[in-house]
Amino acid sequence: MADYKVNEVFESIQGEGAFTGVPSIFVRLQGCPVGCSWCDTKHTWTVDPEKQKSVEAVMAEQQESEHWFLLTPAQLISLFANKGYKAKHVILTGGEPCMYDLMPLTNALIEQGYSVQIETSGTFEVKAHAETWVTVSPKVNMQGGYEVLQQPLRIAKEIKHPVAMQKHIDELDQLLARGHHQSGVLVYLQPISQQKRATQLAVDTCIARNWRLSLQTHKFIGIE
Ligand SMILES: C[S@@+](CC[C@H](N)C(=O)[O-])C[C@H]1O[C@@H](n2cnc3c(N)ncnc32)[C@H](O)[C@@H]1O
Ligand SMILES: Nc1nc2[nH]cc(C(=O)O)c2c(=O)[nH]1
Ligand code: SF4
Ligand SMILES: [Mg+2]
Repeated sequence: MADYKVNEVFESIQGEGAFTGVPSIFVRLQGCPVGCSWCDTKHTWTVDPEKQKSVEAVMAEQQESEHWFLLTPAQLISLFANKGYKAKHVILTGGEPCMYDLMPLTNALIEQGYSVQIETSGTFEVKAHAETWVTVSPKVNMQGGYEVLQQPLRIAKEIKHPVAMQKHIDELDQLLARGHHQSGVLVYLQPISQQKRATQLAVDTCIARNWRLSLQTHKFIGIE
């Protein structure tokens, strides 16, 4: 049975993109090689064997850490029950969740009646149940040479582009010009780190292009 390296599991409200406001169970997987300088989850980048702990020990932690635990889909679903989670929407994020084969996990969750969303950079092939809502947050021209692949763009329901500068808009234009996305894909701009200038740029561009604005609303109200 497949198992997954999990950094944290928590219940909160989706703060970003098309599902903003939806009560959700977040499953944050450990590991990401992409290296965005402004990443808000750098503690998930490395998978250090010495940082493996028990599920109980990690779930008891109150702060972000590089600790992780191993779980199978069945164990994860029983963890949701043990925790008494009520949300029926599960968000697989990270780290980069698509470094993992998410087929067994998304199959198990959908079979249990959950809707499932993946937050991905688009730099790995997405292996997931066909009903999964895929949100691609493109990471263009990354230093390590990571590029957005055709396959994630082709199945994405939502493109949520982090922006701070005009060059980020230009990169999104180039990506959309490739035409690998679905015609009805929702396009969101998400200001990087709530910076004032980034937010103004995102607002102005959304109005000019008829794109949507995604604010990381959880950060404004201080929830996870
Ligand atoms: C932490 S990433 C994890 C999932 C995946 N690696 C990805 O990049 O989509 C989750 C979301 O947060 C966004 N994000 C990360 N750091 C951010 C920041 N400082 N400001 C705005 N958005 C950020 C990413 O672009 C992505 O949409
Ligand atoms: N509330 C809340 N919404 C989120 N949407 C995407 C998140 C992520 O880190 O992937 C995230 C997160 O960390 N918290
Ligand atoms: S791809 Fe996602 S998790 Fe990885 S560094 Fe970039 S924002 Fe962070
Ligand atoms: Mg986050």
